Amino acid sequence: MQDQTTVGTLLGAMRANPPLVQCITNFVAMNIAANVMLAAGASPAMVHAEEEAGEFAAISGALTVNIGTLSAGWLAGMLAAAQSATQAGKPWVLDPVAHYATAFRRKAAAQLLEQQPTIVRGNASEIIALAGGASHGQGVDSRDPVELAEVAARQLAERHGCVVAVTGVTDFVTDGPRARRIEGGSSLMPQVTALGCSLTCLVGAFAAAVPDNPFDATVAALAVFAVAGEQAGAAADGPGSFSWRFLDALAALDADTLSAKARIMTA
Ligand SMILES: Nc1ncnc2c1ncn2[C@@H]1O[C@H](COP(=O)(O)OP(=O)(O)OP(=O)(O)O)[C@@H](O)[C@H]1O
Ligand SMILES: Cc1ncsc1CCO
Ligand SMILES: [Mg+2]
Repeated sequence: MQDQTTVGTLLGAMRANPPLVQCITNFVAMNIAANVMLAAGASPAMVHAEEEAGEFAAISGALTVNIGTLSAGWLAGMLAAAQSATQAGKPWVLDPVAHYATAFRRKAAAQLLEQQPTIVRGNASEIIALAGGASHGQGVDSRDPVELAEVAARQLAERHGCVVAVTGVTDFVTDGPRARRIEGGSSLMPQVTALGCSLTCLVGAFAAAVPDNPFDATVAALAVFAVAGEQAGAAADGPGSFSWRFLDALAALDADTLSAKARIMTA
């Protein structure tokens, strides 16, 4: 019950003082991620250029970095922003999209991990591969169950001193010693592109609200998606109506409903 109460409290705290979050995300995700952030009550800014990304990270409450549509210039911006966030003591979140797919992405993910992310959020295939295991991911899509990524997630968290979130049917969050499972969401969520990328941005918003508690921040962001996703999924006819219903559900979700409906288990 402690976790249930906490997620509602954190949603209220995040909305009471909407955090500026610098989201370096991919071309596919930019619009939906910004709308998800606004619906949930955060203040997103999609700022990625090498010339300004580091400077912007220093004035943001948190940074999120997603390598979904990577190029050399973007990577330079990501590294500058990550370095700046770490130096300024701001939390930052890494989303290693399809990092196993090419040598360019593998190297980029390794360089970004060296910059000490506060939180890593990925699907099961991404987390398994990031810990050095054999994943079955296909491009940006996971082909592994979350349960198979739980050991990898704990290893990554211990190795890099960060929180790791694995998403899928039932989400898993760990900082090494502690872990939680979060149930909910909808089978329509993987049929709408970039919802994972949008979730990474929302994790950044909660981390900005409670920078000294990235574990609870991550659980709260995932619980928001789980409850809003379940509500939208119950009424949707397919991926199209799920998309707008999900934004409406995020905006309508209040702290008490989140606390009442979140299903969080100690793992
Ligand atoms: N089958 C499912 N049932 C319920 N919820 C799901 C399911 N699959 C994914 N989700 C939810 O969808 C959200 C995005 O997670 P997902 O693992 O699909 O991210 P992702 O693969 O990184 O997505 P993308 O790369 O398209 O942004 C999370 O809130 C997760 O809990
Ligand atoms: C479809 C797609 N391609 C690169 S990033 C992205 C969004 C989901 O990760
Ligand atoms: Mg993804």
